[in-house]
Amino acid sequence: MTEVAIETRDLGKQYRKLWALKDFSVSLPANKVIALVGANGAGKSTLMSIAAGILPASEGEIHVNGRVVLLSQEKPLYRSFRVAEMLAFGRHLNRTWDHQRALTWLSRFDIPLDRPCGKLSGGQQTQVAMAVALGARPSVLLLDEPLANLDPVARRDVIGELLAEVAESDMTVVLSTHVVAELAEVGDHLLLLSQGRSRLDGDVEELLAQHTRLIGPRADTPPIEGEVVQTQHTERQSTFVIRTLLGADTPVAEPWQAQPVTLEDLVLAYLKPNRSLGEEL
Ligand SMILES: Nc1ncnc2c1ncn2[C@@H]1O[C@H](COP(=O)(O)OP(=O)(O)OP(=O)(O)O)[C@@H](O)[C@H]1O
Repeated sequence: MTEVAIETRDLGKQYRKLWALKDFSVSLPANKVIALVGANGAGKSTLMSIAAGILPASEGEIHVNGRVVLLSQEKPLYRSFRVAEMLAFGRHLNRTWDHQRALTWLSRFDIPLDRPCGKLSGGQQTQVAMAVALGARPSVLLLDEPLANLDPVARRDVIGELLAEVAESDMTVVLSTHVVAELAEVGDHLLLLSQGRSRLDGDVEELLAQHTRLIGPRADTPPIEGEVVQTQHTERQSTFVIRTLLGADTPVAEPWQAQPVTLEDLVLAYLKPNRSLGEEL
């Protein structure tokens, strides 16, 4: 059986009248990279903050297996500390500190150890914060969009190195991201939030196998049964993204065609269920 990194049951978080999370029950597998996606305000940061223990839930339960470290866009660095001092501080705070792991991360990205953190670029500060987070040897590393200020090449490198860290250790990474185009490289597991609820949750390969795009003559409903995730019409043609057991292997009658979907298609279909043709996403 797959080990579980984070389990929630009927989790809810209320800010005054607004439920930022509601009836939220998921079981996220350990030793995977979990991509957490959702529109602005969907509840991603709220979920991570509760998982990290810095925000109390209003109702329900959450269980995180092992030590958890949360890294958000606000880097927990002291501007006057040199990078080496920042690592020493991390070592001081963590009994299980892995100094070599932190140093290796910094050397991979050529971060000067003697430079004060405040004099580093935003991207370099991200790397220091990552090194401190990894040095703490988390079982679950929660990354709440900390990569946003990295250039595309650095992002790709960081994600590649993180995947290697996950492969070499038993760490689980939960990465929230708005960069849908990069998802295919990131996740083993996808969790898509919509208005505080879990809308889609599963192994990426399995989810892709369960969805298909159907293209055919203009119609109000698709030619086969399944959950309609996205509908798109032109004057003469209709396109549906649907969820069925057989996905793109589902037989469809001519002139309809069934096509597989990419992970990017899939996420956009859930984020934007009714899409007009030519509309910017
Ligand atoms: N401290 C707070 N007080 C009141 N409402 C809050 C607070 N923090 C978040 N919210 C609200 O809770 C909802 C979920 O917010 P959250 O930050 O978890 O979303 P998110 O998915 O991380 O969004 P984004 O992608 O924009 O970072 C939003 O409607 C937000 O306005």
